[in-house]
Amino acid sequence: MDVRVKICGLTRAEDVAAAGRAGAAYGGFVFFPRSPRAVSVVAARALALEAPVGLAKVGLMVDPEDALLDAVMAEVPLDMVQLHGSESPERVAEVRARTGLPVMKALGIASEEDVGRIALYGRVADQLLLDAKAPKGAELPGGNGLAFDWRLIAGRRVPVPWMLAGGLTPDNVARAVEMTGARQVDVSSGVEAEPGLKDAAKIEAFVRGARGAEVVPKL
Ligand SMILES: O=C(O)c1ccccc1N[C@@H]1O[C@H](COP(=O)(O)O)[C@@H](O)[C@H]1O
Repeated sequence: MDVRVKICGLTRAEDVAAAGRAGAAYGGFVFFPRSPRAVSVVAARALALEAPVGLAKVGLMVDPEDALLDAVMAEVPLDMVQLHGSESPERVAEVRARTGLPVMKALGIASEEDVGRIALYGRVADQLLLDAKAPKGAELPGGNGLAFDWRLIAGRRVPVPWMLAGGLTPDNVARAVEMTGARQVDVSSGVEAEPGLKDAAKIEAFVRGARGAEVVPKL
């Protein structure tokens, strides 16, 4: 099954190349200074310009102010914006209008109540990213290597294209896809040698694992 993979938190040209070589559909650049995967606008521009054709470039931001959006948009040739903070539906619509790009809104999932927000954000976002909710007091709102209970979303209708994220690894991605029916998956820490540095062999194994899964929800 052709599950599309996003490799997030690319910081080096060799990691961008590895993502492309493995057949990833998306590569993510993190514009969030507290992250070990953060890149400057200048660095992201260089990485994006070297990205292979076919690797869609996603800019991840957390509750960005307009100044950051404008600075990134002026320099980095992106294909999509990922919002990974507590942006309201109205803000998602504003970012979409301001950047002229499709917006993927990340939703932290830990309960039925969180699942209920899928319909709300599905009205304004082009895509949704269903991720584990960060623990209280966590330094980062994502990229923590934590999975959520996939049964919460198994078989649910999501009104726009969506990705599964949170604690995915080469070892569990096939099971995650089979349980949730996800047709797109996103990974960061699960394919790293150390925070901020990807491992080409893990990226390759991850893409292979995702593609080897059968997308039929089993629950
Ligand atoms: O990766 C980060 O550093 C990051 C920082 C701030 C917000 C989101 C971040 N990453 C996103 O979180 C998901 C899950 O990460 P992981 O695979 O569990 O490590 C990742 O796919 C990124 O989109």
